[in-house]
Amino acid sequence: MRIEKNIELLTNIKSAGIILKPSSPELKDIYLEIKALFEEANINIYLEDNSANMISLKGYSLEELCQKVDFLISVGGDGTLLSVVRKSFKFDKAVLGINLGTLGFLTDISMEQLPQFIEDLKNNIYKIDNRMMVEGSVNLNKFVAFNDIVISRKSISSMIKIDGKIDGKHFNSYYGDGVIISTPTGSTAYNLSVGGPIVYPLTEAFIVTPVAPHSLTQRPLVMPADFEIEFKIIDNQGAVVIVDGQDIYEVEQNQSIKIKIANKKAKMIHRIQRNYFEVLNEKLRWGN
Ligand SMILES: NC(=O)c1ccc[n+]([C@@H]2O[C@H](COP(=O)([O-])OP(=O)(O)OC[C@H]3O[C@@H](n4cnc5c(N)ncnc54)[C@H](O)[C@@H]3O)[C@@H](O)[C@H]2O)c1
Ligand SMILES: Nc1ncnc2c1ncn2[C@@H]1O[C@H](COP(=O)(O)OP(=O)(O)OP(=O)(O)O)[C@@H](O)[C@H]1O
Repeated sequence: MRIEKNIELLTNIKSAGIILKPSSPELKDIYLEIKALFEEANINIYLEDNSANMISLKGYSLEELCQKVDFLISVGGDGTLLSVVRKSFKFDKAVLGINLGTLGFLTDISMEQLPQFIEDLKNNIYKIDNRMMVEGSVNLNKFVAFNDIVISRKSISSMIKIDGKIDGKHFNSYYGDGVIISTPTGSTAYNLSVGGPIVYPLTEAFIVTPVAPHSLTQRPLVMPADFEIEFKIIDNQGAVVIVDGQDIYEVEQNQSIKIKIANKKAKMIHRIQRNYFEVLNEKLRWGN
């Protein structure tokens, strides 16, 4: 039998912090329902301040929330979860995703499953995955990504040229719309849409996938997570760097984006029954 690594669970859970999908004031009733369900199980719920403002309640900054609670709950879709994981990463909190989104590939629990999940949580019947994150830097900006870092052309009318180096040595030049550097978690996102491989999320590797390459020979690459990768923008129009589809940085000609594995993992709380291949089948029609 395969032994699951990364099975350290939370101890003595007393509280959780909730972050709601932005621009969704209609989530107030669902928030109150979630809060009541957790509080019936003696788990206090606190709300993050942007979410609280949205539904006219009192909240705490993400930093205060992370100091106060045992774990975080993202209520929304994959985008909300990506943002919660990225912004809370430095505080080392495990994150549970309650899915109110359209696809909800990363978010595990539905509202129907929540009462049973809370009972299981109280009885230590759940799991925590430790997922690889990547760390990047552009000029003086440093960032982390849970899904991917995309280096893209600025103008849709022209191609971009990007040179790639591993540990300082040139390994490839990309001509086309850009390149995606994905984590295994992100392998089922943009990477999948442009023909990259699906990589089991507990793997440690970078997936480097060209977007619309103007070449017959370009292929996605899977590389060891201890490599340091650098991408230099050769094009005189510069480029944009997009982190998890949400944060954008501009890069000029001859500037580089440096990427390496982050020095710790993101912790995702899941139902004990969660099976990656069942999620692939259910959400992305894997094997159908
Ligand atoms: N053409 C594309 O497929 C394309 C283009 C741009 C960005 N993206 C992806 O969107 C991600 C951001 O997601 P979002 O929800 O904030 O934006 P979004 O609302 O634009 O959604 C993109 C879609 O990808 C899904 N998704 C996100 N992460 C996933 C993952 N790890 N595995 C499977 N599906 C996933 C989302 O549920 C949604 O259906 C980026 O990290 C990037 O990978 C995809
Ligand atoms: N904190 C955030 N900062 C910036 N954008 C965000 C943030 N949270 C969510 N978004 C964006 O808001 C949009 C909708 O959010 P979300 O992805 O959670 O819901 P959805 O699209 O209904 O669900 P799914 O992604 O599962 O299909 C997404 O494009 C997401 O990237």
